Amino acid sequence: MHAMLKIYVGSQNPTKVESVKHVFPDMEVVGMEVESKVAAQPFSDEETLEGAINRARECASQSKAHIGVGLEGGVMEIGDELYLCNWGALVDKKENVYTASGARILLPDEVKSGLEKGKELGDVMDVYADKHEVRKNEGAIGIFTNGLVQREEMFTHVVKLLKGQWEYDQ
Ligand SMILES: O=P(O)(O)OP(=O)(O)OP(=O)(O)OC[C@H]1O[C@@H](n2cnc3c(O)ncnc32)[C@H](O)[C@@H]1O
Ligand SMILES: [Mg+2]
Repeated sequence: MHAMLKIYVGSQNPTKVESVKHVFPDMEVVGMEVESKVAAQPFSDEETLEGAINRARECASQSKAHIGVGLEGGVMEIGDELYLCNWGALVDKKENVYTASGARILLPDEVKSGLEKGKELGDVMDVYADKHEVRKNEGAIGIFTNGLVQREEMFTHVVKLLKGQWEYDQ
């Protein structure tokens, strides 16, 4: 039965699409560009979660989609420190919404001040690490964990949390 299910992922970022493929190996997984309807750089858990849910809802509303998954990266403040945060949402055909968050790590002051000037984390990371398209590869989390936890692996964990909660309800 699951083999017939199709999953739309609300992004073309390979770290997001591949993580969903990894967790749902028997399903057809399609990445599509959708609106997060939040800032390109979300600045709180609430805003990041909202972006993930908006992406998932838009995907689930596609006529042939059986499941929509939204994954959103952002930052959130604890005191005057800034943490990388990530949220995911899964919306099924019955419009049930499942949510889960990913690992958090502290971002250095240099990155924090770049974001406070209105830059996106992805762009700040490319300059900081002197690399191209960090956001589509190891991610900020990969850079700051010395490659031990990469962005796709982090999203894979989030998608497992989503899938498990959804399966529990079936
Ligand atoms: O195409 P989409 O799906 O939008 O993928 P994205 O890489 O822009 O990812 P998000 O919109 O979810 O992330 C919001 C911002 O935070 C950045 N970001 C989040 N997590 C990151 C990470 O681990 N490494 C690099 N950039 C990250 C990202 O580049 C954006 O500027
Ligand atoms: Mg984005």
